[in-house]
This record gives sequence, C-alpha cells and structure tokens, in this order.
Amino acid sequence: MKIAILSRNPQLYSTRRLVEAAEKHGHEAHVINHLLCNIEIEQKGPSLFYGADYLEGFDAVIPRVGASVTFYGTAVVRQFEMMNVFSVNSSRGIVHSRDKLRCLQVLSKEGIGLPKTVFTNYSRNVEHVVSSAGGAPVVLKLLEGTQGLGVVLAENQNAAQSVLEAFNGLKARVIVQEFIKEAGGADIRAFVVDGEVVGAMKRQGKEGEFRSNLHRGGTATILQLTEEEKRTAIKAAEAVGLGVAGVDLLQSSRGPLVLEVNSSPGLEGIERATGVDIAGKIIAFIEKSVTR
Ligand SMILES: Nc1ncnc2c1ncn2[C@@H]1O[C@H](COP(=O)(O)OP(=O)(O)OP(=O)(O)O)[C@@H](O)[C@H]1O
Ligand SMILES: [Mg+2]
Ligand SMILES: [Mg+2]
Repeated sequence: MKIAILSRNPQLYSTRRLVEAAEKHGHEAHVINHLLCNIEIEQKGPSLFYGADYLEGFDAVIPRVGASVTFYGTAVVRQFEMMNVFSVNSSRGIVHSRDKLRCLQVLSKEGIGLPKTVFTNYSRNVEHVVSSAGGAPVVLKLLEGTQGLGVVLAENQNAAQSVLEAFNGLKARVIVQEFIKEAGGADIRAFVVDGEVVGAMKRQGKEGEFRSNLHRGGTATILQLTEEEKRTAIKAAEAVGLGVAGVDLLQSSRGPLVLEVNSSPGLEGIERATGVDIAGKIIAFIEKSVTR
C-alpha cells in the first residue's frame, strides 16, 4: 500500500517510527508536510498537489496534525477523505478532539465519566460558577492551554473567585472543573487503536505538583488498566470519532474520569514506557481497514 504520513517534521520520533513500521510491513511510506499541500476543488473532483506533483494513488493517510495548525491540517485530511483515501483519524474527529470544551460536551452526552465542568460567558456571578463545579478546590483551565500551561488549581473559594475574575477581565475563556484530589497528581494515558487499548502508562507529577504532564517534569511508568478503565478509554475514543487516540484519565473514587482525548498522541513516551510496537498496531489497523 501507499501510505501518507502527514507531518511537518520527518525527524520526529513518531514520524520516524510510523515510516519504519509501514516499510517493515512492506508498504510505501511518504512523509508529507500538510502545510505545503495545495487543495484543488472543481467539478471533476477534489485533488491535492504538493510542490509540482499531484498526490495520487494513496491508500491511507495517518494525520499527525499539530494543535497550532488544526485548521489547515484538517482541511487537507478532509480533502483526502473526499478523494476516498482512508484516514486513521477523520477530519471531524480531529476537530472534536482539539477543543477541550467540545470534547467534554460529546463525552458527557455518552455518559462517560468526567470531572464536573462548568463553562459560562464570562458570568459575573463567579461565586455561583465555582459552587456549581462543586466548590473549592477547583481547577481552572484556559480553553486554548496545552502541555499543562494555563491549568490552575484554586485551593479555596476566594482564590477561585479572584482567578476567575482575572481571566474574565482578560476575556480569556476558561472552564471551571471539579478537582479530583484522590488522583494524587497522576493521570493515565491510554493509547487506543481501532477500538482497543494497545498500551497504557501512568504519569506522575513531580513532588508538590498536581499536573502530571511530562512537559511539567512528570515521569511515566507502564500500567495495567482495569476493565472499567479500558472500557472508558475505548468509549471516549469512539465518542470523539477517533481510530487512533490518546485518552487521558484520572483515577477517582467514583471510577475513571476522562480529562481529554488527543488525536495526534506522541509515540515516544508510550512505546518507551510499555515496549509495545504501537506504530505497528497503527499500520495493522490500516491493513484491516483498507480493502484494495
Ligand atoms: N480536574 C482535575 N483534577 C485533578 N487533576 C487535574 C484536573 N484537571 C487536570 N489535572 C491535572 O493537570 C494536568 C493538565 O491538565 P489537562 O490535561 O486538562 O490540560 P493540558 O495538559 O494543558 O492539556 P493538553 O494535554 O491538551 O496539553 C492533567 O494531566 C492532570 O494531571
Ligand atoms: Mg493533558
Ligand atoms: Mg491534550
């Protein structure tokens, strides 16, 4: 098969591993920088060109679209879809996953466990907003935050109200979320491919830090998920509409709670922590899905 890996950087671990796995399975892999693709739309049908060449004869695409280029990246994925090329993640699923709020809205509809979350149009009644989220301590998150930046723990009602007022004053969009204390500064990354958890790791924040992000100094170890955790992760990936997803869960006293679902989850941390050939699982998913 001819497989396109949409990535801006062929040197990245995830990109390199996908190329390696595709070739190992006997396929032809092309790393394509989606930002350099041009989209052509006309009556005779959709097409894509890349430099001087048309992109033709592809059987599948693996989007690795960075959060900062979601708009153009998903337009390119959609064009491949219109050309009947199978994508491991649909353009719609990627768009869903990119917005913390939209993602939680979709998960809630499916009855998936999540921390109670409140979002308002800069409501001035901050006391009510904080108490709706269960009262302090609460977590405030900037909608456009990433890698743990813009995620704040407000320990008491006063702190929560003043932080929320400050964000509101700056017209910064935030969600207010129940704080899951018993998670103990750790979260779980469950890697889902084709409706199955293929690997999972626990990420523990550094001493005194409630955020477990590896970018914030957290550490990762392999973890065996419970059946309930597996079910939750699989259901979350399905609800958002992703064939390949990194589902982040908190372990709480009322079971697993989903924080977010990522559509271009990194392979390095999870392959190193688990020793599983995750790139190979993604290629196997394509082999199963594409009938030539
Ligand atoms: N409601 C919560 N209760 C307890 N801990 C939380 C809660 N929300 C977030 N955390 C901790 O903070 C970390 C960062 O939060 P979150 O994943 O929501 O934002 P982010 O990492 O900035 O987003 P992204 O992963 O998209 O970059 C989580 O991994 C988790 O360890
Ligand atoms: Mg996160
Ligand atoms: Mg994320």
